[in-house]
Amino acid sequence: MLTSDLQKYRLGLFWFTNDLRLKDHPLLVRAAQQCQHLLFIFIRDTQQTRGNRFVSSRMSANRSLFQLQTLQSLNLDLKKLGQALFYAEGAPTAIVEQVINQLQPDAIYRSRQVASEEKRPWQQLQSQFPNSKFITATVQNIYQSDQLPVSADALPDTFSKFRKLVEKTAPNYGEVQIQAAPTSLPPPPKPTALSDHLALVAVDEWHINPPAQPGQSNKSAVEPLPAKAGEEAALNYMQGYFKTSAASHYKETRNALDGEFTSTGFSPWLANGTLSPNQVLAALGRYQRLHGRNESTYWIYFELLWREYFQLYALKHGDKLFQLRGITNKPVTGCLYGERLARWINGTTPYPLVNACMNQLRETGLLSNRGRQIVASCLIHELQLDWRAGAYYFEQQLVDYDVASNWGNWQYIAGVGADPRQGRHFNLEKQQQMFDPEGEYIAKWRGDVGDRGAFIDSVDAADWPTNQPVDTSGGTLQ
Ligand SMILES: Cc1cc2nc3c(=O)[nH]c(=O)nc-3n(C[C@H](O)[C@H](O)[C@H](O)COP(=O)(O)OP(=O)(O)OC[C@H]3O[C@@H](n4cnc5c(N)ncnc54)[C@H](O)[C@@H]3O)c2cc1C
Repeated sequence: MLTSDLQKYRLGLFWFTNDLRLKDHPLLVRAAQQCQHLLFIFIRDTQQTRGNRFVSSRMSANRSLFQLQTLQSLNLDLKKLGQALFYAEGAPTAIVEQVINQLQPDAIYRSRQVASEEKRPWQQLQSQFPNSKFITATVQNIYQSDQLPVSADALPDTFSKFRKLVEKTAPNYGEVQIQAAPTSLPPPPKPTALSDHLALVAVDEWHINPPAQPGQSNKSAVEPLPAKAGEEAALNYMQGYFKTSAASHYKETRNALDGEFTSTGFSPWLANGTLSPNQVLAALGRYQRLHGRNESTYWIYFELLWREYFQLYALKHGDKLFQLRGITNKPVTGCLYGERLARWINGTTPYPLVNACMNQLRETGLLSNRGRQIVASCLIHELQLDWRAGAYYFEQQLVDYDVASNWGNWQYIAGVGADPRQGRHFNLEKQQQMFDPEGEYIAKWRGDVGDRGAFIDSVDAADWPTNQPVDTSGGTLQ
């Protein structure tokens, strides 16, 4: 940083999104150095949480509560540095516009967003306020764009091609550098500047109970949530993981449906940015230096590279991420048959393994990767529903919801995304034999619903009651 860059702005507006941490946050460090005062805000976009024709709401009580608890934790961390976090609900463009008009910040900071819905308000504000400085940086990826062999626009259409290119040229993942948290922050603007006319509420004023999701009560959230919120909790969990030998066996255990440390469990924090992928890689590098590198330790990087791929994929494909034909423009069918969707959601399909997974998802806000693949395949192939209904339901439920990973993976399984085999159809019976041979998982999550799950549909197309049990043997993939 040039000395002329130091404190060159009277006031900066720092807009947190899915980067809710202080450590390893280069954009935050930059804002702290460039501004004499900083205002920290977080906006919940109510357009994005409201329901649509696929789901009644795009954010469950579990996901909402995890986000709000994370904001409380971030506020406490900011307070230790003499700062505070402000919160608003509504349309981000309108809220930020109001703040800019009233407080006239010289610079607005926000980490780079990959999906079209998140990018739009930033672009609108830039054109509305051409004289303001809009400063952004990539803080949620492993690599900066200049470290990658290809730009997002030229991203290969399959993950394998991308991985091979990256592994040839990108810096060694075991030697990533992470940035310390700032030791001090510029103070907030004077409280009088934050007049009542602004839609901002100090997170401090929530006291114990964060606001409920509009039209919903946080009371319906399961407590304790599957992950403890906040940066300190994330780092403690990650250190706990690497204290065990789990990383050395990751590749053999990662497909399990359940169980502590079978996979890393980092996703809730990676998704809201309390943890950065590079913090994980730095910890993985330390682990490898102490205990040796093997295929399993490498595979943690491999999976994080999938995440990286989907972030770039979202950047490249924009609105196509959410379209029925995906990025392939391949004609696909898929209906919105309410009864089938309700059975899938409520775990009352003819497939006990699917039911168990859906119960776990609904009740905890999390599901293993294998479970996600199984239920997605069932929705698309056995139930023949529009894959976007499943993707929106996952968006609603998942505590680790990440727009790029979720929609990219759904497209992959639906055959309209980055899959060279053009879709995945899992054989449900074989999956059960392989991953739950004793039926323990199905019993734990009450997947066997007996007669209630005997039929896919209660009536046929002419509204006659059906009496034929479905073929439960599933499709082709093991
Ligand atoms: C239909 C479907 C929807 C999904 N939706 C999401 C989502 O909304 N948010 C999300 O974080 N992941 C999503 N995934 C990917 C994956 O299932 C989760 O990242 C993983 O289960 C999280 O558990 P973990 O942290 O223990 O993962 P681990 O197996 O320990 O992997 C380590 C990290 O690598 C990344 N990762 C692993 N697998 C994938 C993958 N297939 N795609 C992208 N990143 C991956 C995650 O950040 C994960 O935390 C989805 C997968 C499918 C099949």
